[in-house]
Amino acid sequence: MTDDTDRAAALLREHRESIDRLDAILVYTLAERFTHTQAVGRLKAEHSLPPSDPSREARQIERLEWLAKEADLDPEFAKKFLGFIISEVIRHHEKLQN
Ligand SMILES: C=C(O[C@@H]1C=C(C(=O)O)C=C[C@H]1O)C(=O)O
Repeated sequence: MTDDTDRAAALLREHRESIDRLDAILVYTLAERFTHTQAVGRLKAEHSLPPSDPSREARQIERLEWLAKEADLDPEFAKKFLGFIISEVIRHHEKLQN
Protein backbone atom coordinates (compact mmCIF):
# COMPACT_ATOMS: atom_id res chain seq x y z
CA MET A 1 0.00 0.00 0.00
CA THR A 2 1.12 3.56 -0.66
CA ASP A 3 1.50 6.20 2.06
CA ASP A 4 -1.60 7.84 0.63
CA THR A 5 -3.83 4.77 0.96
CA ASP A 6 -2.41 4.08 4.46
CA ARG A 7 -3.36 7.62 5.49
CA ALA A 8 -6.82 7.24 3.95
CA ALA A 9 -7.33 3.92 5.77
CA ALA A 10 -6.28 5.49 9.10
CA LEU A 11 -8.65 8.44 8.56
CA LEU A 12 -11.51 6.11 7.64
CA ARG A 13 -10.91 4.09 10.84
CA GLU A 14 -10.84 7.24 12.97
CA HIS A 15 -14.07 8.56 11.46
CA ARG A 16 -15.76 5.20 11.96
CA GLU A 17 -14.64 5.07 15.59
CA SER A 18 -16.19 8.53 16.11
CA ILE A 19 -19.37 7.39 14.34
CA ASP A 20 -19.59 4.34 16.64
CA ARG A 21 -19.20 6.53 19.73
CA LEU A 22 -21.86 8.94 18.45
CA ASP A 23 -24.23 6.05 17.67
CA ALA A 24 -23.82 4.90 21.28
CA ILE A 25 -24.65 8.43 22.48
CA LEU A 26 -27.76 8.43 20.28
CA VAL A 27 -28.94 5.08 21.64
CA TYR A 28 -28.39 6.05 25.29
CA THR A 29 -29.95 9.49 24.69
CA LEU A 30 -33.02 7.91 23.09
CA ALA A 31 -33.32 5.37 25.90
CA GLU A 32 -33.19 8.21 28.45
CA ARG A 33 -35.81 10.15 26.49
CA PHE A 34 -38.12 7.12 26.42
CA THR A 35 -37.70 6.70 30.20
CA HIS A 36 -39.16 10.18 30.63
CA THR A 37 -41.86 9.84 27.98
CA GLN A 38 -42.99 6.56 29.58
CA ALA A 39 -43.31 8.38 32.92
CA VAL A 40 -45.36 11.08 31.14
CA GLY A 41 -47.50 8.33 29.59
CA ARG A 42 -48.21 6.78 32.99
CA LEU A 43 -49.18 10.20 34.40
CA LYS A 44 -51.50 10.78 31.45
CA ALA A 45 -53.12 7.36 31.90
CA GLU A 46 -53.60 7.94 35.65
CA HIS A 47 -55.17 11.35 35.10
CA SER A 48 -57.22 10.56 31.97
CA LEU A 49 -55.22 12.91 29.77
CA PRO A 50 -55.02 12.35 25.98
CA PRO A 51 -51.97 10.40 24.66
CA SER A 52 -50.88 13.21 22.34
CA ASP A 53 -50.49 16.95 22.86
CA PRO A 54 -50.40 18.66 19.44
CA SER A 55 -49.66 22.15 20.83
CA ARG A 56 -46.59 20.86 22.72
CA GLU A 57 -45.49 19.06 19.54
CA ALA A 58 -45.84 22.24 17.48
CA ARG A 59 -43.62 24.11 19.96
CA GLN A 60 -41.04 21.32 19.91
CA ILE A 61 -40.95 21.26 16.11
CA GLU A 62 -40.47 25.02 15.98
CA ARG A 63 -37.62 24.79 18.51
CA LEU A 64 -36.05 21.83 16.74
CA GLU A 65 -36.09 23.64 13.41
CA TRP A 66 -34.23 26.52 15.04
CA LEU A 67 -31.72 24.17 16.68
CA ALA A 68 -31.17 22.27 13.42
CA LYS A 69 -30.41 25.49 11.55
CA GLU A 70 -27.97 26.53 14.30
CA ALA A 71 -26.26 23.14 14.09
CA ASP A 72 -26.15 23.16 10.28
CA LEU A 73 -28.39 20.10 10.14
CA ASP A 74 -31.14 19.81 7.52
CA PRO A 75 -34.25 21.09 9.37
CA GLU A 76 -36.57 18.92 7.25
CA PHE A 77 -34.61 15.84 8.29
CA ALA A 78 -34.68 16.95 11.94
CA LYS A 79 -38.47 17.42 11.74
CA LYS A 80 -38.98 13.99 10.18
CA PHE A 81 -36.75 12.39 12.82
CA LEU A 82 -38.61 14.04 15.72
CA GLY A 83 -41.96 13.18 14.13
CA PHE A 84 -40.89 9.52 13.92
CA ILE A 85 -39.90 9.45 17.60
CA ILE A 86 -43.04 11.27 18.76
CA SER A 87 -45.32 8.90 16.85
CA GLU A 88 -43.66 5.97 18.66
CA VAL A 89 -44.12 7.76 22.02
CA ILE A 90 -47.82 8.34 21.27
CA ARG A 91 -48.20 4.63 20.39
CA HIS A 92 -46.72 3.78 23.82
CA HIS A 93 -49.07 6.26 25.52
CA GLU A 94 -52.08 4.76 23.76
CA LYS A 95 -51.03 1.30 24.95
CA LEU A 96 -50.74 2.58 28.55
CA GLN A 97 -54.34 3.81 28.37
CA ASN A 98 -55.74 0.39 27.38
C1 LIG B 1 -44.23 13.24 25.96
C2 LIG B 1 -45.43 13.75 25.73
O1 LIG B 1 -46.38 13.08 24.93
C3 LIG B 1 -46.41 13.16 23.50
C4 LIG B 1 -45.05 12.95 22.97
C5 LIG B 1 -44.20 14.00 22.82
C6 LIG B 1 -42.73 13.77 22.66
O2 LIG B 1 -42.32 12.63 22.45
O3 LIG B 1 -41.98 14.75 22.77
C7 LIG B 1 -44.72 15.31 22.85
C8 LIG B 1 -46.02 15.57 22.99
C9 LIG B 1 -47.04 14.49 23.11
O4 LIG B 1 -47.77 14.38 21.91
C10 LIG B 1 -45.89 15.02 26.31
O5 LIG B 1 -47.09 15.31 26.27
O6 LIG B 1 -45.04 15.75 26.85
